[in-house]
Amino acid sequence: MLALRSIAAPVQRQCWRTAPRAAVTLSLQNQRLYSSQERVAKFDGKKDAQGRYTVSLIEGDGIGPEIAVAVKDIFAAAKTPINWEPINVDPILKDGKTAIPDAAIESIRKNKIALKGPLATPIGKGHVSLNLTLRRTFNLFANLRPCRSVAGYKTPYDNVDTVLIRENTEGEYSGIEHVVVDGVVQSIKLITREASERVLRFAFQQARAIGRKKVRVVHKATIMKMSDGLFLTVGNQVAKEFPDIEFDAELLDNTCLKMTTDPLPYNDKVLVMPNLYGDILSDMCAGLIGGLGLTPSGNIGDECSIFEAVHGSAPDIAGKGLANPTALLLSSMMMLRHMNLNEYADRIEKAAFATLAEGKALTGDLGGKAKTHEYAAAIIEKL
Ligand SMILES: NC(=O)C1=CN([C@@H]2O[C@H](COP(=O)(O)OP(=O)(O)OC[C@H]3O[C@@H](n4cnc5c(N)ncnc54)[C@H](O)[C@@H]3O)[C@@H](O)[C@H]2O)C=CC1
Ligand SMILES: O=C(O)CCC(=O)C(=O)O
Ligand SMILES: [Mg+2]
Repeated sequence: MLALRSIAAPVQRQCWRTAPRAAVTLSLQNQRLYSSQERVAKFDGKKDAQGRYTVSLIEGDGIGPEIAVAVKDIFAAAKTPINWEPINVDPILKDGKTAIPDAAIESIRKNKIALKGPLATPIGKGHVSLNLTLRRTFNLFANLRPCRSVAGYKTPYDNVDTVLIRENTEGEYSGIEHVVVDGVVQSIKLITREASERVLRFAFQQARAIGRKKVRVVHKATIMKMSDGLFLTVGNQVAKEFPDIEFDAELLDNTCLKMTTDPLPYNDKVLVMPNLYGDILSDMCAGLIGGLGLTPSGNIGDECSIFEAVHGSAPDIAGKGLANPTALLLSSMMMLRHMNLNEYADRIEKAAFATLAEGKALTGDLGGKAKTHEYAAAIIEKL
């Protein structure tokens, strides 16, 4: 099975990765990035007799183990009350379909929370994405992907602060594909009222929780009149439950143009969209602030949640100690706040942002020379 875990071709890195450092543009208060107010779904995991929680840990492929070590070292140094339970998600076949091993499912069901490194998906043939399988297995219906500028790291855009929510269980990623006749294939984009309603309601709740006054659906209902049309219609209906929040909609291509021209008008909004659009736009947002090494995410469900970086397994830099662990670290901050362990998240986050702002121990993607473990050590020193 492992042989199926082949990897994608490397992707060009951001062209301004060696951009000169600039004065800190954001206040420290703004740097308290992923606030506890973003905790909309409830976590009801149980502490042990020592007051510690157990978190299922999927280290993942490629750079996964390197960035996971950095996070574990930082958590240990901050005396975070977490026991890690490593789990193996190498795919198995159940009734002819890709599935997660039972032991891994039991671990996440029991702990109700997991931190996950990137999992590689073979291109074309091979097993179904394990990332998507995990999201579907646990009904993690909303993928919350915030993206904020990092103080001291200069990009063409200052003070970016976007919040993107992606429908996480269906849409273009439903995985329903078949050959009609030789040379003709069909891929079905499945949109249901039920899944649309729950992610749209989550978007409005999230907007309220973080004090944003606007929810915007990003869509292509001009072309996909029925599928995106349903998503948009449900958005209009759910909006009526939230009279304090403004609701509008924007075509995806226009959103891409406007965000890359000037992202600041998006700072007062929560964007919500079908699966594929959220996947693409979240990488694009990462590009606005310094790349995939910096952007976290949470896959949120009613029963459990899995936190992971936006990025993938980065095969081009894997095993070389070059990976930036910030994205996974910030995902673990979202996780701690989801668990109401805010004081640990605040402390670690403060140390991480101070290290980034100081700029002495940056990884290569941010124009520095530090290895993954050297950057982690610099954060630990600041704890
Ligand atoms: N949620 C997940 O587990 C995801 C998994 N993947 C999988 O990852 C594999 C590789 O996909 P790619 O398209 O290459 O995307 P990728 O996100 O792995 O890499 C894209 C580019 O960003 C750089 N990069 C990514 N994370 C970085 C980090 N932490 N520090 C420094 N640089 C970083 C990489 O070196 C590469 O140049 C594929 O098999 C894909 O299916 C892709 C995206 C998300
Ligand atoms: O599952 C995969 O291979 C990619 C998933 C992805 O790109 C994402 O979740 O952002
Ligand atoms: Mg992606």
